[in-house]
Order: sequence, then C-alpha cells, then structure tokens
Amino acid sequence: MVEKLAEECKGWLYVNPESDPHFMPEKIKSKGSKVEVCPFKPSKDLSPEVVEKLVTLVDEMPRPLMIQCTSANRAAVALLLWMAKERGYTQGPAELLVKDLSLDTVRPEALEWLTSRLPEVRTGRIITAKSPEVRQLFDEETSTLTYLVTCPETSEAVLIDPVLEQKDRDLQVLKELNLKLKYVINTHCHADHITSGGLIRKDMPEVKTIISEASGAKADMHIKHGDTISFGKLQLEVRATPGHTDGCVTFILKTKTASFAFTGDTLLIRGCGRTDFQQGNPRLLYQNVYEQIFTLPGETFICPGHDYKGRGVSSVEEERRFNPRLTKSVDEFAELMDNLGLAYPKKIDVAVPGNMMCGVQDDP
Ligand SMILES: N[C@@H](CCC(=O)N[C@@H](CSS)C(=O)NCC(=O)O)C(=O)O
Repeated sequence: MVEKLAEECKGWLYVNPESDPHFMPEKIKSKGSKVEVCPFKPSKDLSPEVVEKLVTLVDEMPRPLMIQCTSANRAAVALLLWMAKERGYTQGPAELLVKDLSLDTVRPEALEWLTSRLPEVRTGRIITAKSPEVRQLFDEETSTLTYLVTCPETSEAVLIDPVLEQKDRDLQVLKELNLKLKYVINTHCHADHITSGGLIRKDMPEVKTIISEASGAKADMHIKHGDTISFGKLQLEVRATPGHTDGCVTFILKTKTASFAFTGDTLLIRGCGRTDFQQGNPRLLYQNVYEQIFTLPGETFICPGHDYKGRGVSSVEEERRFNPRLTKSVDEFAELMDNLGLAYPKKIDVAVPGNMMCGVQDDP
C-alpha cells in the first residue's frame, strides 16, 4: 500500500515522530519520493517556528504531496495552516476559511485550535509565502484593504489605497521593516474614506502620490491605461477599469513566483464595486472586469480594495467561476446593480472632496 502510494507521490511529509512504526521512509524513498519529517503535537505547545516550518514544507515540497500521520488529524492541521497562509486568512476569520474550503465537518475544537494558530495581522498578512513582496493591511472601520508592496532587492516600497486613520500604523510597519516608501498610490477617488497619501507626502516630501488622470483628482503623478509604475526592480502595470468610478484602475504585479491584481473597488471577492454614484456605470464595469481582469491567468491573486466579510484574497479563476454578480449576463448584471439599494457611504460628503485633493495636497 505504502509503495503504491509512494509511486504516485513526488513528495511525502510525515508529521508524527519518526520512531512511529507506521512510518516507512526507506520504502517511500525507494520509489523516488522526497521525504521530510516535521513532527508536532496538535496541542497548545505548537510553536510559531514549527507552524512556519510546516507551512514552508507544504509550500515547497514537490507535488503530488502526501502528508501522513496516524489518524489524519495532524495532516489536516498541516494542510489547513498552509491553506490559511496561502489565502491570507488570519486570526479573526478562521470560520471563513473553513466555509470557503467547504470543510463543513471540521469539529469545533479543531476550529478553535486553528484560530489560535493563524498568523497575526499587526504587520499585515503576507498573501502568499511564495511571494512575500505583498502585504495586506486592514482598516476595521471601513473594511478597507491596503497593500504594502516591497521590492526585496532594494527595499523600495509602495502603499496602495492607504487610509488616513491608519497612517501611523502603516508608517510604523515601514519603519520596522526598514523600507523606503516611494509612492502612495490610489486605485480611484474613494467615497468611504480619505487617503493618507497627501499627509504622508507632506511629512515625507520624497514620497510621491499617484492617481489616474481620469479621476480628475490632485496628485504628484497621474497615470493612465498602459503606463507602468516602477519601484526597485518591480513594476505595476496600469489597466483602466472604470465602472465603479470613471477613474478606477487595476494594477498588475508579476513577481518571480506569483501574480497579483490590485483591483480597488472594481472587483471584490464574490462581489464588485457599486455603480450608483461617481459616474458609476454597470455595463462598463462588467466589460472591464471581463476584458482587463478575467483575461489574466486563473492563478492571479485578486487583491480587492475592501472586504466586508473578513476575507483577504481570491483568484481570477475563483471569481470567474463563483462571483455571483459577474457570472450573470451583462443585462442581468446591470439590472442587479441598478437595484442594489445600498445606503450611501457614511463619509461620502467629506471623503470625495477630500480625495479630490489627495487627502491634503497643496501642490502641484
Ligand atoms: N457602509 C460603508 C459603505 C459600503 C459601500 O458602499 N461600499 C462600496 C465601496 S466603498 S465606496 C461598494 O462598492 N460596495 C459594494 C457592495 O456590494 O457592498 C460606509 O458607510 O462607508
């Protein structure tokens, strides 16, 4: 049985102690499978170092990968921890991870266990261990997702969609990680919160603010479809995706190991930005999602500007298949969007004029 399975698997991770009689490393190795051992006890004493080791092994070992223990509990835990990190789930919403993965049979004790071991959010979630260039930070009041994107070779960094009230938190993370902030970039003129861009550049004149030309908002630099924003050895490709507002853009980042689409409010996880103010246009949003985002490779991470249910990240493939709005026809979509009946954002009357000035932007 073991030999037969080892023939199928290129990687074999054993998570019980090596001395266990069920473990037959020689038989497994003889079939060409790479073997690693990372024993742990699914009790309170599992250290962050062991979690990190487990997640890294699951991340890096060859596929197909077998994770073996005696009763499948430890193997399930290892897999869940890896999936949690891959998908950006953190201590708050472990239930959502379980729901997202349709793991309806997870026992409450297992859920509690998992919750207590998911990574902390203080310095942001790393979206994927394979590509630590992208960190996601969360503002609870407005459910805004801000991104800190860093070039690991030069330590130059950019902030995408930072929130005024979180300015000190974001600058503290930059300081702790010893990063040089080059740009503060907004995907559009937000209606629910004010950007911290203007204030950051006031204190740090070397930092430049960026927004799309089409937004009509003030900034140091204006971008349009087809432009590239460079920092360190990384580039953000600019794609115009109007529809939520007329100045919305999506940024595409390709690192050596993963691709990301920072979609702002154009495409949300299982949803999309509303289209009932700021020149919103459902048909245009639909067309742009299909032409500019759904044409990206399926594994591209979708990094949205908000999530109201505690989720962190999705993928092009997932949204193409499961987005309840965008899997409709364009006519059905427009009808739905015209009748969402959402209340206006609480801060709209200060946020829009504030963001037209990039928060605070006296010049240019
Ligand atoms: N309650 C919030 C505003 C919530 C909201 O309208 N969100 C926008 C993005 S920010 S303008 C949106 O497009 N939502 C889409 C949806 O389907 O919910 C507040 O008062 O700030």
